[in-house]
Amino acid sequence: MNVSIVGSGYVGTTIAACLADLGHDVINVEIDKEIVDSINAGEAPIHESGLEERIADYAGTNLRATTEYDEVRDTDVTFLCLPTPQTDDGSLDLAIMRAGAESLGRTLESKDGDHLVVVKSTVLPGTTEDVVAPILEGESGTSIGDGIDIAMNPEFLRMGTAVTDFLEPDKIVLGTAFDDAAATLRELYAPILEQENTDLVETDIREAELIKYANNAFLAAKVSLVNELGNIAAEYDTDAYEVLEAVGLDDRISDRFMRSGLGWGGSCFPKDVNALRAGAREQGYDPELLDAVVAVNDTQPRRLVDLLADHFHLEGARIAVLGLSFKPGTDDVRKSRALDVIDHLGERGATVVAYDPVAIENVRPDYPSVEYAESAEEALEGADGAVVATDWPEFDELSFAGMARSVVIDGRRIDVDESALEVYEGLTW
Ligand SMILES: NC(=O)C1=CN([C@@H]2O[C@H](COP(=O)(O)OP(=O)(O)OC[C@H]3O[C@@H](n4cnc5c(N)ncnc54)[C@H](O)[C@@H]3O)[C@@H](O)[C@H]2O)C=CC1
Ligand SMILES: O=C(O)[C@H]1O[C@H](OP(=O)(O)OP(=O)(O)OC[C@H]2O[C@@H](n3ccc(=O)[nH]c3=O)[C@H](O)[C@@H]2O)[C@H](O)[C@@H](O)[C@@H]1O
Repeated sequence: MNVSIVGSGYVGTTIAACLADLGHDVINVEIDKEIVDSINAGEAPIHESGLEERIADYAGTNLRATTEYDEVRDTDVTFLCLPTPQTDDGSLDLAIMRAGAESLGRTLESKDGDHLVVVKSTVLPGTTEDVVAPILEGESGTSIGDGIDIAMNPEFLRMGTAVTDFLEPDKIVLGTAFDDAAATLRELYAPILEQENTDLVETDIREAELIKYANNAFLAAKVSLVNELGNIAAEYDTDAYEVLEAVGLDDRISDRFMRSGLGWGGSCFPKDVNALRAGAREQGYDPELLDAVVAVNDTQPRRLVDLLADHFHLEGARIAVLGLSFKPGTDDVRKSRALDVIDHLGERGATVVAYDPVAIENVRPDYPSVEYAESAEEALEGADGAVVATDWPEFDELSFAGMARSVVIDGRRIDVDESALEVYEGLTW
């Protein structure tokens, strides 16, 4: 199938490379020329396991990128993978979606034959039919259902494991209004749907939109609950990890997303929970539980810095921050809890020396006063204290040698030999 993908960020690039891997002819339409050049040169514009080799394999054959929307006309299906950020008040900001839909609609005005537009971005119920569809109709002069069809297909991949999550998902959700669109998408995803562990959910567009928010709200709430239980466990001087491991044996609860600590960050949970809260309020519902989910998450970085401050004055202290990305396996630092930790340390007058295996360059421009080290060992050298902010596997078994005082506060439960340390404390255990 000929597929175009508008927006080539974390999702758009990943699904383009994966759809090429499934044998489709794929073109990425992206306004950032550097990303376009990178894909066409066979190089991944982001750090994501399994992406580099796929882009290298398919670039120039069945995977291409362009800044020109015109090339969409040569395809049958377009996925909109544009950002859906939050506004200052936390609500869903659709400005980029609107602009993308306008450009796409104008392009489709001169297309011969039918075209399917699939909203992949995370959007609140009603957005696809009440915002995107009218723009497409207005700009193209073509009616939905009569030349242009529309569908909503939310994405559940995680960063760091994006390629395998996309190729081996638990479920594929197809929100459609017309049978043809569902059939086209079933055909597109056929090799994935044939897998035993992938369920197909076919539903209406509004339900598909809400499934995505409900999924993320559930997971964020689970981690916040786990963090609240972890905070309580620490007060009782008990180990939350032992407690929650036992709780997770109940298969109604499951052992996944049970890691307590610094809390959830990233480009999606924070903005999606906020958009759902704002959307609910707009609908006249007060989402008290979701408010609490965010409040618990917001307290964890400060609690971690408080633990450090129990051992010495932070004013003038040299603190190593290990890990900057919002989770291991990615260079994405959007809403990373590590940045909140750095902010709290800075407010209390500490000098921060940070290390991350891949994310430093994404932090440096916004944090010029932080010192950056080329290894964890270099960051720890001469430090008065250390904070583990991201659970990169390379931090396991770290010796923490060379510190002025080996005071280590762990926000992520890495594997540490505590016996060699002056102080080792976990945030929630
Ligand atoms: N990052 C993730 O792990 C996941 C993200 N999502 C959702 O997918 C959507 C996209 O997210 P990301 O890929 O993370 O965003 P991103 O910010 O990484 O990438 C978006 C890309 O769109 C490009 N762009 C902006 N305006 C454009 C336009 N008018 N025409 C063409 N390209 C344009 C940007 O230059 C950027 O490269 C969001 O709604 C997000 O919530 C859903 C599941 C997972
Ligand atoms: O909508 C999205 O963009 C994506 O959001 C999350 O994926 P992602 O943000 O990439 O990463 P997660 O693995 O979910 O981690 C999110 C945050 O929760 C934290 N977390 C996760 C699990 C856990 O047990 N404990 C915990 O603190 C992580 O450290 C990280 O900061 C969802 O897991 C994906 O299904 C979804 O597609």
